[in-house]
Parts: sequence; C-alpha cells; structure tokens
Amino acid sequence: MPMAVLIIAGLDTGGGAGLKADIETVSALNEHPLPVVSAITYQNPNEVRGVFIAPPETIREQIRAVRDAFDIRAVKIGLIHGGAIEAIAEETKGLRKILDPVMASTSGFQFLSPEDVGRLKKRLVPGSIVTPNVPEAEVLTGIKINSVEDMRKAARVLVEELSAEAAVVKGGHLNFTDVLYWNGEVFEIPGEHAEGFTHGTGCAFSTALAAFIAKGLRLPEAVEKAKRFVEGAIRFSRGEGKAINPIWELQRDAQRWRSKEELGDAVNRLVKMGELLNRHVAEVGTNFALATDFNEVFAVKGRIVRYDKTVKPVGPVELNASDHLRRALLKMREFYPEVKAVLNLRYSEELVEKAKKLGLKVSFYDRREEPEEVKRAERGTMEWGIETAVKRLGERPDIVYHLGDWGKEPMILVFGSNAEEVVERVRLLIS
Ligand SMILES: Cc1ncc(COP(=O)(O)OP(=O)(O)O)c(N)n1
Ligand SMILES: Cc1nc(C(=O)O)sc1CCOP(=O)(O)O
Repeated sequence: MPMAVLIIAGLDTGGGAGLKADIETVSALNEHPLPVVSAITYQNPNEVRGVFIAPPETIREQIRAVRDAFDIRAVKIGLIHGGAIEAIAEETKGLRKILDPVMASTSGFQFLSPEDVGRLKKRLVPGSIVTPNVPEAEVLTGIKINSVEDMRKAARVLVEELSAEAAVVKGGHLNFTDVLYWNGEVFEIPGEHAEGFTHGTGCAFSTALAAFIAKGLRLPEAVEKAKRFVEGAIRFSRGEGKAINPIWELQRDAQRWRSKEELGDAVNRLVKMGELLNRHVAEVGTNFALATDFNEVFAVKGRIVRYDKTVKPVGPVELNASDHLRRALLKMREFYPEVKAVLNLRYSEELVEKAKKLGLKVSFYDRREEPEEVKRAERGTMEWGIETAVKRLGERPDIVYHLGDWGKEPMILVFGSNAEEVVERVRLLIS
C-alpha cells in the first residue's frame, strides 16, 4: 500500500519546481502525495515575479485535515514564509521531517528574509533532516564552503549545534558530491554531472528523500537513491518547463516500449521487400535506427544483411544496437528534432537521382573535405558529415549521401519523422 508523504511547498506556475515537481516525485516513486499549499508564486522558467503567501492558519488547517485521515510517514517542507514557521512546527510535531531550506530561486528572487532564516533555525531545523545546497548551508551555519571538508564541517554544525536529526549538504554547486552527517557518522555520496535542466532539483531531491524514507529505507540508502533519482530527472529533463522531469522513469520506459514496437514492425515491413532490397543493402550491412524523445536510440542488433536473394535482420531490435546511425540521427535531431528515424543503403547514383525525382530533399558530404582534427578525433566523422550536409542544403534533408573514402564504403542515409516514413521512402526509392 502506498505510504503518505506530506508536502508543504509553494506552487510554481511555470510547472518546474515546488508542489508540481513534488507531487510528481512522490507519485513516480509510487507513494501517495498530500499537497499542502504554503505559497503561490508567479513565475516562469526565467524569473520569479512575485509570491502570494498563504496565511499560517490556512496552512495549519490543511495539515490538520490530512493528519486526521492519513498515516503520514514523512513530511517534506519546501518554500515557506517566516510567518508560517510556528504553525508548521506545531502541526508536524512527532513526524519525520525533511526540510529543504529554500531561500532564493536560482534566478535570484529572495524567498526568505534573514529574520525568517533565524526562525527556521530555531523552530524547524531542530529534529529535521535538512537538505541545504552550498549557499544555503553557508547562510545556515556561517561557514564559507569551498571544499568537501567544508561541507563536512557545515553538516556537523547543522546537527551538533543546530540540533538537526541529520544534514545533507548538496555539492551540486561544487563537485557533485553530497555530504550526509547522521548518527555521528559522515557519508560522502559521489555524483556525476548530468546534462539537462536543473530548475527544481532541490525540490525533487528532498521530496524523493521523503518518499524513500516513507518506504522505510535507512537514511544513507535513501540519500543515495534520491540522488540517483534526481540525476535521472536532470538527464531526462524536457524543454517545456526548462526544469527537471520527475516522471522521467515512467516516460522513458513507455517510450522505450513504444519505440521498440514501432521499429520492430517497420523492420518486418522492410524485410518483406527482400528481393527488391537485396542489391541496395550496404556491404557493411544496413541498419535502421529510431530515436525516442529522450534521444535513446533503438536499432537492429547485427544489422540487416543480404541472405541468398533476400534480406534478413541478424538480431532483434535493441537499445544502442547502432553506432554510426545513432550518431548521425542525434546530430540531425540537434537541427531538426522532428526527425526520429534513419536507415542506410548502399550508395548508387541511380538511387540519388530517384530521390531527387521523387521530390525528396537531398544533400551530401565529402569525407575528403573532413578537417584533420575531426579525422584524428575518435568519433567525429558522422557528426561533422551531417552538420556539413544540413548547412549545405540550408533546410531539412530527407537524404544524405557520401561517396566514401579510403576503406570507407559510400553510403546513402534515408531520414524520416518516424520509422514508417523511412520504410515508405525506401519502398519508393527501390521500386
Ligand atoms: C515554488 C517554488 N519552490 C521552490 C523553488 C526553488 O526552485 P529552484 O530555484 O529551481 O531551486 P532548486 O529547487 O532547484 O534548488 C521555486 N523556484 N519555486
Ligand atoms: C558502418 C556504417 N557507416 C555508415 C555511414 O553512413 O558512413 S552507415 C553504416 C552502417 C550502420 O552502422 P551502425 O550499425 O553502427 O549504425
């Protein structure tokens, strides 16, 4: 049965941080969110314009309503106002609290005054698991933090002098290592830089921590899992809200499933063109790649090869079963994100002419023009080639070909906005 997690936080109208991120986080981790609105912010992905503070009594009544009906296993406290601190402290007495001391937005809007910070230290830090980032830990402890050693000192002060149950000082602003001080022990949780949007990371981390605590995990394990959850939420973040994506795992898995099905069906239709396709299969084999919205790429393991008079896929459709096409596709998607699929055919003038006659947009690159530094680099040729072809045409190419080079087979790449479109283009080209 899902565990109830009480969330006291503000609403971000931009849909990036605050309650929306918190509710998604708890739901994604399969627990039950109990959202208590502490403030309504007027913000978009670029700026916080203002904030309406919920009166303390409305926060009190919201908490009471759910305390009376749910078995609350953890409380996450995010953006709050100084005036509500007393009510929150009273109404959450006896509950396990995770306090994200939100002081300012990344864009610079100040949520807590110095007096409010003083009240927070006195009334909510004691007994809570506090999750400050480096600037917040500096304000709370007065310690200047430039190293992991300084993070350890700050975490220790939060527990031993300010009476927190535990402190997690997050190293995102420093070196990605988080420092947990708990039960007299220091734990270092290393992390890695994840590429993506980071707005809302503090909210998602503390809420994921609350959800893992609600599941009954020991604190060090809960911190480790919350950190990995947030790394995924950054890596699989999406452009709309310019923020982390707490439901990344659900969306990623759904997209993986759909893409595998779509490509599998398309490969089946393609191999039905066996005899016609046979002579257009490249010497190195033909592969067929399909990208998800998260830029994960499926392809045919072992490629599609000639087989007697027909063709056959060597293995099944799998994630990361392509190197060349994956890189070509991802580069094309940097210019044209709507392009999702690509397939390679053996080069022939006949196919290029046919493509032009069909009205497809054709471009090319010449490997002999590849700059020396790209040639020397391990893996830059496909990316350079696609960029060159895109820039040469000045619009989205449907077909990109190259004439090969020493030891490199000439090739035609057929792009499409989905796997079916690529199959259809191949059908028209070879028929
Ligand atoms: C309603 C609301 N709550 C929290 C924040 C802070 O978000 P952000 O600036 O992205 O900082 P982190 O949560 O990522 O540390 C907010 N802007 N709005
Ligand atoms: C080997 C090769 N070179 C290509 C090119 O366009 O230059 S296409 C290709 C075949 C597909 O490779 P993969 O299975 O790594 O995607």
